[in-house]
Amino acid sequence: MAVVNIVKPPIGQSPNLQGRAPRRGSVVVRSSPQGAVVGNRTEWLTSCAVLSSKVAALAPHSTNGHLALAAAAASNGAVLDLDPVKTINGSARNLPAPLRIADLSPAPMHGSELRVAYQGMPGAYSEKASVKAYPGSDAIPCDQFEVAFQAVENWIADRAVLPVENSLGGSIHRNYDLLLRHRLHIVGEVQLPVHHCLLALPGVRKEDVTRVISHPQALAQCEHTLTRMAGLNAAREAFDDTAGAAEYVAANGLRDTAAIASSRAAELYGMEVLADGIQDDSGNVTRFVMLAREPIVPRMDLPFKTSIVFAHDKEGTSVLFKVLSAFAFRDISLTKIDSRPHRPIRLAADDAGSGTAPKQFEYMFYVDFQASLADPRVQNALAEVQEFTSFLRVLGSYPMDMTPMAAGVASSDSSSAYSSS
Ligand SMILES: O=C(O)C(=O)C[C@]1(C(=O)O)C=C[C@@H](O)C=C1
Repeated sequence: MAVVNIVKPPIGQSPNLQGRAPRRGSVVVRSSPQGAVVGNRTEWLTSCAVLSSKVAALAPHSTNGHLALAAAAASNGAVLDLDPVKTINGSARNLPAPLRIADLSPAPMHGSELRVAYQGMPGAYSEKASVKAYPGSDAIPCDQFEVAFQAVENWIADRAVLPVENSLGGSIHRNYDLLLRHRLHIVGEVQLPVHHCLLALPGVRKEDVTRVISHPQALAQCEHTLTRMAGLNAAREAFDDTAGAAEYVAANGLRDTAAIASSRAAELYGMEVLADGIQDDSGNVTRFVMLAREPIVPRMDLPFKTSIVFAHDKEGTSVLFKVLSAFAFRDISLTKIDSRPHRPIRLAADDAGSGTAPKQFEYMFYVDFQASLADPRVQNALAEVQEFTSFLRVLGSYPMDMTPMAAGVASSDSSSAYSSS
């Protein structure tokens, strides 16, 4: 039986895998203790040169990015790998490296294409969602969710496309927390059928695999299938993103490790598909939201969704019931409700004076409903909600993704029959 060993990497650091080399093509820019690129004006300009050249290098057919990187390196001693062309199993891959926190200083942007930040590496599902949301855009990989938020805030990207929930794994709470901490607006949603494959280096068999690595959501979505898979007896470990896991196995020539990722990741990183369609349910869908610096104008002539977050102080009674009634009485359908602890409140010590006063959590409630902010029913409902709550924020009002899921749902059968080689 497989031993489940999910190790969540500390935020901003590499996952718990030993001997992981820095990614080729990565730029290490001198930074302040806070991680921001600072110093005198020359340093700042140099940092901007590094960033703008890095963004230039992100463009699929960029020709001058490497020269600019070399110039930047010469001027401030930044540690650079001047050979950003990856060679995996003999084939050259020129793939953009994910943005990191240190890359996030403002830089002049060129070109007219929409730049869309996503978390992960090329081949990640988030990249596919970005392309679905904004066909023809420039997808910018970021190494963390927070970097994608900051890329938009700092005008390095125009939009971010980030996962918020999955039909098997549930809410992606990290992004809900970030939505609250940042000031971006939800301007759209996109639902993506997620079809996972088990990938390994060519020639590796399931029996050789002692470890399966992937994004925690992907591991969760394949949990039962992996446990049941004949010939596989492997521990599981969390990685930053699915495609990054595939790249890690390939770049380090690991013959005892498999990755859960997309078939596109297999192609990009020279991996073979050991088993196809290994998600626990064929209707596995992840919902992504599109984020922008400005909200869009809500409309009434299209099916719209609105997302809000609210909190209430502990004095009120039946607050949740009252809030939900504000929508129910106006025939507004809710599509989602979720709660997140906001911060623990220490209550007064009890009469016995034990000194160990219990903590009670304060919650943030996230609600999505099927109506536009332009709808008078919604405005009345929100006015009422405001009376019962101590905090209310509209995260966005945006067109619903109406694309039929059936068209994109994974082709292999749900629970039992993944196809395996
Ligand atoms: O790792 C990736 O490929 C991602 O795009 C992230 C992510 C997620 O965060 O849920 C996106 C879709 C799938 O649900 C699995 C992983």
